[in-house]
Amino acid sequence: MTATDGPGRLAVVHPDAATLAAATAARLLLRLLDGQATHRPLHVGLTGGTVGIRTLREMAASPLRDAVDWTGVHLWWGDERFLPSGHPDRNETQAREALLDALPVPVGNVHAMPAADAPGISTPEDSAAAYAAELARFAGEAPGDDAGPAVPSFDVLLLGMGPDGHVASLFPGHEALEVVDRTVVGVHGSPKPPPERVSLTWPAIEAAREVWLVVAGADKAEAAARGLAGDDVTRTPAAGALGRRRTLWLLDVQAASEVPTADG
Ligand SMILES: O=C(O)[C@H](O)[C@@H](O)[C@H](O)[C@H](O)COP(=O)(O)O
Repeated sequence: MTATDGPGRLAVVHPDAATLAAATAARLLLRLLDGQATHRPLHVGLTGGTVGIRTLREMAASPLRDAVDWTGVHLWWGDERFLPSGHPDRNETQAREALLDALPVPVGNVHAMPAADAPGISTPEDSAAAYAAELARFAGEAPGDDAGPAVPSFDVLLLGMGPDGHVASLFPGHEALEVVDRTVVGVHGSPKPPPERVSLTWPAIEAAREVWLVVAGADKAEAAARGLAGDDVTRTPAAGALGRRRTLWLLDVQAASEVPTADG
């Protein structure tokens, strides 16, 4: 495992995707344990995608999971596919199956983005507006929250990254990248199916104390190198994923293969 530094970004490289998921799971569980020693509740943003869900499975399998007081943890999502409740492709469905169903986390602490068949929801914009209101209900709750956007300060926001450098459902060249007057946006025409999604916007992402990007696979190498180098966000959205206190890139060797290492 090697570490490299970018401007305000720390990259930690793991031998393979399995080790990356296991290490990220342990890192997050320990981060929750440490965080609960200083403040409650904690707010964590989850991500979809293969590595994101694999990380949740590793959390479910870890003995550390039972050391966390889940009554003091609120779980959110960085994005969601705009599909009916329970649809197997929803990030929420996959997260519940991978981890949440095994945790004693109170129902009210799990904040899913409203599904396409939820009452009063007809469009991704409806879901985005409802989620923004839910986030606002918890804004300023954690100590140290500044007067930023109406969201809780995520202690950790997990993000996956696509081969095109997208994070959450903010895709290269997409108009959602320009939305800064809202914390959640409806997305249409997503190049990654399904086409309709709901995503946090930059103000919500940037309010996070820590942003962790969890990225594996050779197909991500070019975008990871651009993201870590601080590329133009329109071309490589991952470059804009910065936490207020810490930005961690957690990679496997394949995804890091084009990233300059600390020793050159
Ligand atoms: O809803 C989604 O699809 C995810 O939130 C998305 O942002 C994902 O994290 C990346 O596309 C990486 O996905 P993979 O890890 O499967 O490549």
